[in-house]
Amino acid sequence: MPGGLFITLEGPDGAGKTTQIKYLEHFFHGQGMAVVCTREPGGTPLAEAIRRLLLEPAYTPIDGRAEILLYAAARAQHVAMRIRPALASGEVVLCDRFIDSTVAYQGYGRRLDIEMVRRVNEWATGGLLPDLTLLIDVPVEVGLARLRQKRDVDRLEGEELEFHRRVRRGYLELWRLEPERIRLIDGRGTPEDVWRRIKGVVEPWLEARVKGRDG
Ligand SMILES: Nc1ncnc2c1ncn2[C@@H]1O[C@H](COP(=O)(O)OP(=O)(O)OP(=O)(O)O)[C@@H](O)[C@H]1O
Ligand SMILES: Cc1cn([C@H]2C[C@H](O)[C@@H](COP(=O)(O)O)O2)c(=O)[nH]c1=O
Repeated sequence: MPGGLFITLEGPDGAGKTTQIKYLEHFFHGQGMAVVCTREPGGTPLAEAIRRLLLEPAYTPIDGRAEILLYAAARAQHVAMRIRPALASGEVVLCDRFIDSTVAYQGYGRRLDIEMVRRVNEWATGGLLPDLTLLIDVPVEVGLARLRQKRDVDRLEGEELEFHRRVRRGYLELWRLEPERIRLIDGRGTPEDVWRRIKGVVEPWLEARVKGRDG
């Protein structure tokens, strides 16, 4: 498929993005498509090193400007070295978090100026936008409880509940602003329930996309 497809997964911490990306990978393989699964912050050796700095609780507090620039640096490297080359080869890129995370967490969560956050994103990515974004929504208490059952929380997950609530409200606002690109998925229920909802969005979307390309 010329030009590839760029699909991102978004949502509050513990929404189930990493779980659902595996179902999506399997689905696209089943369609005979080459798939790259990646994540932000991360996806290249440098960006994974920045991820470790960002998520390490020992570095609390990090200044808001320093934080957004670290996310942006990781993203610039990831886009240039991994995402753009894969898309140019016609692959399907499935990315766990992307620009909407920065608007939700640094914009709404940290209350940085939203327009400035958008400009930083635009500069870091050279304007690359996802073709489709799946926003998996769960109440923040549900997501955080899922994570706390399994492991110690990282620096962002350890933020106060009100921070996570602002992030979730921010995501829902982004969905209202861009309902064509961003599709809202109810993340409650079993992983299989959530996958059925995602498949119900992705299958017709892919069909329309392929039809559009083939004329
Ligand atoms: N639908 C679900 N119901 C219950 N538990 C789930 C569900 N989906 C995922 N989980 C579990 O919740 C935890 C978090 O899931 P997962 O890592 O997929 O979420 P995430 O959105 O990627 O989290 P993070 O915000 O840390 O990236 C994992 O232990 C996972 O097994
Ligand atoms: C890309 C991006 C991420 N974050 C936050 C969101 C999460 O709390 C962590 C990433 O950890 P995960 O286990 O992969 O979800 O980082 C952010 O604040 N801003 C961003 O741009």
